[in-house]
Amino acid sequence: MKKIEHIGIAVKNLKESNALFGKLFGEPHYKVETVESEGVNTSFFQVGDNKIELLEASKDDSPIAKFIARKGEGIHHIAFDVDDIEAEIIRLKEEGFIVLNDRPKRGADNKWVAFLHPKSSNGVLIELCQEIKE
Ligand SMILES: C[C@@H](C(=O)O)C(=O)SCCNC(=O)CCNC(=O)[C@H](O)C(C)(C)COP(=O)(O)OP(=O)(O)OC[C@H]1O[C@@H](n2cnc3c(N)ncnc32)[C@H](O)[C@@H]1OP(=O)(O)O
Ligand SMILES: [Co+2]
Repeated sequence: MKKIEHIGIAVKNLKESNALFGKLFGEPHYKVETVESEGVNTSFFQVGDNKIELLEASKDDSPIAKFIARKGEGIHHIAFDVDDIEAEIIRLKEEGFIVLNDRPKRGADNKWVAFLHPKSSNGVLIELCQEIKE
């Protein structure tokens, strides 16, 4: 794994949180993107070398709606940049991690993504990201 690609934060209201985090970072979000397959509306902030993703549920059975109902708003996942997501999925499965999607799926901000179940990584939801090159 190369570096943290982004940290995902679950929020109830994207518009309000965009304003709040814009004040925090002193710079507004650079994009908003809906990923319907994941049931999320997202926004992204660039903070120096780092990226923060805010996530709002776009439908009732969204993972974000479930998470907020259980735990409230807060850090939802940590995403890591990888060069070869398919090889990483195989490697991590061999290491005993529970990979939630065997085949990479399309995420936000031009990435292939895959998730590891938090119960196999000490309660932390891990996302793998590889840039889509077309
Ligand atoms: C678009 C994008 C991008 O960056 O490109 C994104 O990030 S999309 C981000 C949104 N998409 C995703 O998160 C996709 C991957 N996530 C999922 O498939 C799901 O959310 C699961 C992680 C499998 C959890 O689903 P669900 O809550 O239905 O499962 P479950 O009822 O079996 O819950 C199992 C346990 O996991 C815990 N749990 C759930 N979500 C968690 C999270 N984010 N971090 C830590 N723990 C979490 C629950 O509290 C529960 O703990 P206890 O058993 O101890 O009570
Ligand atoms: Co993410």
